[in-house]
Amino acid sequence: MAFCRAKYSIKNVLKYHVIPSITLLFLTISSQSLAFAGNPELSFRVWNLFGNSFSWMFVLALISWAVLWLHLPFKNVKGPPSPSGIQPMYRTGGKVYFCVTVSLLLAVSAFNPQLCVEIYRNMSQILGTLNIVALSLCVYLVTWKTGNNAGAHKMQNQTSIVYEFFMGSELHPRLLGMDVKQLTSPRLGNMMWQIFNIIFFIAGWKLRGFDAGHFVNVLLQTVYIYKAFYMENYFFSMFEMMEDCAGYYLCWGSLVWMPCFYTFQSYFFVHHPTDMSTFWSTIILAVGLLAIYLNYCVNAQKLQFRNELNLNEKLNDEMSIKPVGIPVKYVAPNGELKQTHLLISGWWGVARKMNYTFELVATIAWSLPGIAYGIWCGLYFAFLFMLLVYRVLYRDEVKCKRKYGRGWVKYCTKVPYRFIPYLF
Ligand SMILES: NC(=O)C1=CN([C@@H]2O[C@H](COP(=O)(O)OP(=O)(O)OC[C@H]3O[C@@H](n4cnc5c(N)ncnc54)[C@H](OP(=O)(O)O)[C@@H]3O)[C@@H](O)[C@H]2O)C=CC1
Ligand SMILES: CC(C)CCC[C@@H](C)[C@H]1CC[C@H]2C3=CC=C4C[C@@H](O)CC[C@]4(C)[C@H]3CC[C@]12C
Repeated sequence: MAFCRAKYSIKNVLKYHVIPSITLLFLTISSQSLAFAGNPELSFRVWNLFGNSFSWMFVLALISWAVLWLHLPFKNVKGPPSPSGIQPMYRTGGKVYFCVTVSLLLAVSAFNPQLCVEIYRNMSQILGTLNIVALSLCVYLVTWKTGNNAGAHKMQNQTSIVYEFFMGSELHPRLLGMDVKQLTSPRLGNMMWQIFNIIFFIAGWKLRGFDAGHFVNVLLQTVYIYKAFYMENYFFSMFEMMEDCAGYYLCWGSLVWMPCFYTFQSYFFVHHPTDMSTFWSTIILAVGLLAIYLNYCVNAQKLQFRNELNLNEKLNDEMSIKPVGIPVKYVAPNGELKQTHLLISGWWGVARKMNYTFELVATIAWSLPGIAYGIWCGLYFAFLFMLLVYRVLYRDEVKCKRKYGRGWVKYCTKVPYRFIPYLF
């Protein structure tokens, strides 16, 4: 009786039943609505939800291409151990995959730009197809556990099937020899973000002529996405890869939300030209490139710092390289008490999340060409802002406090601000 009361307390019912169900419905419906919001020439047809032969061929070709690249003989690397101690295997080669795919797309579009227009006009059906593929994958993951997770972390609170569907039930499921999270997120999600942006730009050019504002919007995102492929190893150490299970949030998010929401501005500009002058486009381009570069520098500083620490550990010589960080202790997944450092120099001494600050500035830069159309092109910034603030307050800081304890508190007193010194 007491167990039942705890299980069905208001908080649990909200957390495990109501919120995931509403979010699921809201996001899935929004993903379709965005296609109509961006292109007023489209009209809603129920059968679009099931796709058409064009959309199925296109989506299956994209998936097969990504699968092929995860089977080419690139090096396998072990990801960092997640809190449960598992070290998943990932396939490298992201940089080459990005360059070959983008070059191929540009070559095909140069010969047949009409193809981009066709893809643009079939976006509603393509999203219908992606929704079916993504939802089927999530059903598969929640019902037929892949079982390749010996000892892996499983959902602790299996209180609701909706919650498990939403958050996933296995940490590192594998399918046809691939890590499901690597396939769906960096390989398909990031790549669709990139190629849809280019496709919409070419479609806009073909239909309405060259648009400098649209060009800058796509160019900045291309540089940003390339950076993500260039720093592939960084991705393996992120929350999503280390701590989140493969479910609707991550897999549907990458397979549907990224191609429809992350690309929305480029999609929107096909029908809503920016009319931005070359002068302003150049200024925005310069600011955006600087912000992306600085975001890269912040991430690279941490990566280099951690590499130096690892090297020191391997050489067993504390004095070989002197990192400017404060020492902190934590318990490794195998129970061993370890020591590491938290960086307090460079950007990491200015504020704790300068990488997020520059990411947001870059986002503002590539959204600016759409400013004349009101809120539409600001949606991505608003979403990212909420995602990053939530991430810092409720995920990253909670994780770091749990992991480093008093060491983390000491670090926070030395570097008290998160995004902007003296402000937040
Ligand atoms: N476009 C998008 O949708 C999104 C993009 N991003 C981008 O992805 C990139 C990675 O983001 P994310 O992984 O969230 O965050 P970070 O790269 O900031 O990584 C956070 C982790 O770094 C470690 N850390 C924190 N402070 C220090 C320090 N002072 N010295 C050394 N290590 C430290 C901690 O992990 P530990 O100590 O355990 O290693 C912490 O959990 C960013 O550039 C971000 O802007 C992020 C989210 C969404
Ligand atoms: C269901 C949705 C409302 C939520 C979407 C969930 C995920 C698709 C996204 C959550 C975090 C996102 C990312 C984090 C960090 C990244 C590094 C950056 O360099 C490239 C983008 C990304 C991989 C980004 C991709 C989407 C998420 C995984």
